[in-house]
Amino acid sequence: MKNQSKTIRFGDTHRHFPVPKTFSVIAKPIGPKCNLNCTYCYYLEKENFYPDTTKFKLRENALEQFIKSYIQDQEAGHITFAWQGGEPTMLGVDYFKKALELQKKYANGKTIANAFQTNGTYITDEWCSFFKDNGFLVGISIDGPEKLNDHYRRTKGGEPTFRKIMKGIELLHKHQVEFNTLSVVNDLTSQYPLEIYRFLKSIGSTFMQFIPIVECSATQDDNLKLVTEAYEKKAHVTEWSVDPEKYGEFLCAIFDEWVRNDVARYFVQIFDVTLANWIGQSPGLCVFGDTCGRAAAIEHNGDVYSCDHYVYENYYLGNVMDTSLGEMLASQKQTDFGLAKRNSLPRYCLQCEYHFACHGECPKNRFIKTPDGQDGLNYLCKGYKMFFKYATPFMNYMAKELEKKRAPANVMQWIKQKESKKIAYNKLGRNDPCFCGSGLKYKKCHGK
Ligand SMILES: C[S@@+](CC[C@H](N)C(=O)[O-])C[C@H]1O[C@@H](n2cnc3c(N)ncnc32)[C@H](O)[C@@H]1O
Ligand code: SF4
Ligand code: SF4
Ligand code: SF4
Repeated sequence: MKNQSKTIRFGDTHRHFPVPKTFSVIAKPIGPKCNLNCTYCYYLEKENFYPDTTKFKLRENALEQFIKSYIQDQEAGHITFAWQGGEPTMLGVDYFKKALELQKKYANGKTIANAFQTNGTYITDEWCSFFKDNGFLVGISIDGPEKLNDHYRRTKGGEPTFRKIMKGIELLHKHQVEFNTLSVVNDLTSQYPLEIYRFLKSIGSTFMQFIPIVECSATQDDNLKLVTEAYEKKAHVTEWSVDPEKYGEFLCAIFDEWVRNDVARYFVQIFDVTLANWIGQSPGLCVFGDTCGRAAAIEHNGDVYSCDHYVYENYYLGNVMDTSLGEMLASQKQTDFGLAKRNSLPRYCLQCEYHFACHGECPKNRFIKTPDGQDGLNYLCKGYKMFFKYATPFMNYMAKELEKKRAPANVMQWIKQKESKKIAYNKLGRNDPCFCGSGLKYKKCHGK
């Protein structure tokens, strides 16, 4: 596909929006089907969209069309497939062997990688050999130690899942399969940041993603319980969603431990992404980017939607059997969806000192009012402000190190030096400026 450019109309301004050279489409070849019933899951109820479907599976001809279009429509020489669900292991290994054959058939000199997101409960030796042989990067969902994980992550029959997941992780280790972890931050887990962080390190996760749970539930009977902001007036935030300030405290606590001890040894996605924004690079994560629209989702029947979190009628882009992915991703509808992230920001965000790092986060979470009464502020705003403020001196330092082509991990040594000065301050009882460089007196800042 050529790097075309279209003039599009958005409000009363004309903008050039290039047809994306690269994009991602999360593949849900089993749709919302899953062996678990995690209380907070936003995907399970999508089954209600397909009342007549008994078998959820992207058929071979649609799978082939998806793979072909996904490879051919992108200019990039390296293509990553992201398999998700529902629970993709329920399709069996042979399904993914077929997918690999099709990837080879259409690769045409491009390199192909595969990421596979699973709840980990169905992992077997056979799966591990398959992952290892084909270089899959496996993402395991686990919310923390047993009690914290099992609170919401349960089977359809209400059984706990922790032990099954840990068996899966043991097998991954046995076969030396690379894996990362995805842990949600909800009303319960938000209270235990360090227990969770240390636990994840202990099970061998070197790359961690923490995803805040923010879901609204309709207050009246509806086909769907979880709703977008379009229904917000009828909806309330679910009890399992994370409190914004608790989310901020959660991030600060883990950041504090990480920045002192673990930089470059453990990767925490939100810290990496924040640093990228701090040095003006693309964050590589949509929620902290300027616009959306580069990450669509394909369902088990070939239907494509604007985003994994917007699988609603209004965000339907087409079916892969009729329209190419490139066309759908470059469509006016998707372009408008992408730009709306930037164009719908309230003044409060545009004037915010952390706008460059936050960009108002995900539009699905923008359903509260700003202090001056404007709609569209992100529900998590207070938490993000807390985190960005806390991280600022350390991000500034790491950004400077990068600018000088030195390792950001030097921040750990810098903190040690500052801390020893801090001890000296305490001993002398002096009212010095704070070691963190905030410009405040130590007693008013970190010395509180
Ligand atoms: C929908 S699941 C699908 C793949 C697989 N079944 C699994 O659990 O990893 C993908 C990820 O989304 C997370 N998730 C579920 N509900 C969520 C929600 N309401 N908000 C944010 N993430 C959520 C899950 O915990 C999981 O890590
Ligand atoms: S395992 Fe994944 S898809 Fe299944 S209910 Fe839990 S979060 Fe949802
Ligand atoms: S709506 Fe949210 S999840 Fe979807 S692309 Fe935009 S920022 Fe990402
Ligand atoms: S921190 Fe709050 S005000 Fe600032 S950009 Fe993010 S959501 Fe907007």
